[in-house]
Amino acid sequence: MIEANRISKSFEGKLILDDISAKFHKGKTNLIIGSSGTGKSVFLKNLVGLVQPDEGEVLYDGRNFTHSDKTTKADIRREIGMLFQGGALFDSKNVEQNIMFPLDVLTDMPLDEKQDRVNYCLERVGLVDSNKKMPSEISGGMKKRVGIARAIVNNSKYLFCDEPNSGLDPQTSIVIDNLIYDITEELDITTIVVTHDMNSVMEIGENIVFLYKGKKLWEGNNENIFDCDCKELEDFIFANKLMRAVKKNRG
Ligand SMILES: Nc1ncnc2c1ncn2[C@@H]1O[C@H](COP(=O)(O)OP(=O)(O)OP(=O)(O)O)[C@@H](O)[C@H]1O
Repeated sequence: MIEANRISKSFEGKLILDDISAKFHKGKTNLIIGSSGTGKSVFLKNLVGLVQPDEGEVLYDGRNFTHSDKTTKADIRREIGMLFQGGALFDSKNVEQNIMFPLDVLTDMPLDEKQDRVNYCLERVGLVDSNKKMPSEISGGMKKRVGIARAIVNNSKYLFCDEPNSGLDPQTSIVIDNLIYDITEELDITTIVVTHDMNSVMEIGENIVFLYKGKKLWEGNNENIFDCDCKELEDFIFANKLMRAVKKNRG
């Protein structure tokens, strides 16, 4: 489990995160949702230590990440896998080299073991026999799969996904969402997904934290979100015509 306790962060005197506490559960796909510019990415960066909070702390399975020594921080960092928005693959490396990269820099695993691990991950994300392909030769959905494989290759306990559906068509988005969901359950890891995609919310929102202008206004799941009793969240949910039609049908 990852716990954020009373996180606040300002940039240039402007309060971006205002006293946010939240729990993200093991074996679950936890979502951080909200409109553009509301602080989702800054919150994610605070969780993974790319940004230091002004106040508050982040705990990884009870270990204080924010106020720990270098060794503990490095230990926790090794357990974190990240799927970046654009995939962030190295263009000059092939699929296999991209996935192996964390093992090259974080472990002293022998090559044959690394190879086995890469092949296992490739199989898990449905990309068998794509080892030698270059990023320029694969589709956007495949790039996300490679990104997921790279994020889990080092036996990560924590998986962070920043807008995993950006640039994907709705059908591929659902496939990627479900892949993240299945891997989370199967590997029993703590996954946090930042998104403003309502399809993802409905598809994989087991635990949802809603941010609005730097504050946490609601938390729940995809079953009780329609009964949220939060005006700002309702405006977010029903921003598009399709969701308004769903609301109408529900009476
Ligand atoms: N390093 C920084 N320095 C100054 N301001 C920043 C910095 N990083 C983010 N901000 C500001 O913090 C606010 C929240 O940004 P953030 O990227 O977290 O929003 P978001 O909810 O992730 O939006 P989106 O969905 O568009 O990615 C914005 O006003 C942004 O300009």
